[in-house]
Amino acid sequence: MPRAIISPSMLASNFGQLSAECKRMIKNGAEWLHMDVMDGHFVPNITMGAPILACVSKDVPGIYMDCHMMVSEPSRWVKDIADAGGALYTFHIEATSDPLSLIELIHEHKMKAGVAISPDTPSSAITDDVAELADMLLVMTVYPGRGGQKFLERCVPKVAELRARFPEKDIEVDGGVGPKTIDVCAEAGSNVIVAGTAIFGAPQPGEVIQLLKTAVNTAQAKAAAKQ
Ligand SMILES: O=C(CO)[C@H](O)[C@H](O)COP(=O)(O)O
Repeated sequence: MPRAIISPSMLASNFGQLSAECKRMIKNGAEWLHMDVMDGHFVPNITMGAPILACVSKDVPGIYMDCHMMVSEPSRWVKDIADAGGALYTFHIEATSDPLSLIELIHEHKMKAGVAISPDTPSSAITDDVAELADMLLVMTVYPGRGGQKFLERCVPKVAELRARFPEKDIEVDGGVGPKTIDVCAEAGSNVIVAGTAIFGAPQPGEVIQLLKTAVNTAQAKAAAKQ
């Protein structure tokens, strides 16, 4: 089973102190940091991109930035994000007609490649050849575009479908995930957990990070015992 990874969504952080916020999350037990890149086209919002990532990468050596590209032309930003220190480049399957070439391009730039699906996209949109070449699959549990939305439980069966097809793959959930919603995600088989509001809004973020991690480990132990 792939290991539990917690990736706090920087969308919920204080953007004015981004590097310090990343360091605070790492100190509190986060393995990855999740950077939401929005271009105002794929989603009706603009956030941050490569120039900001370059500053954070310089300030936080060894950081593993999980870049969620909510952009309409995902191939356009691969080089910039790689040069800025991105570790994982996740694009939306809805935004490309040639996911295989895009994954190859991401790998040529020495990053891991992730493939995301929005709430209305079925898991079958991630075909076997694409999933096998990709390093991670992301099931959105809110409509991409902003943080703090209500978790869409109807997206969870897609996690279970992907886990059944790909037992060893990293599967990430993102959107409205926190202490009240983690159990269904973990039991369905997700092991990479993105949470913004639930972590940054907590008085003790480290406790929430630990709770999310424990939920994944417990669900994995239960699944293993059943086999
Ligand atoms: O991708 C996103 C929005 O498009 C965010 O990562 C996501 O919504 C996380 O924030 P929260 O945990 O507050 O829902």
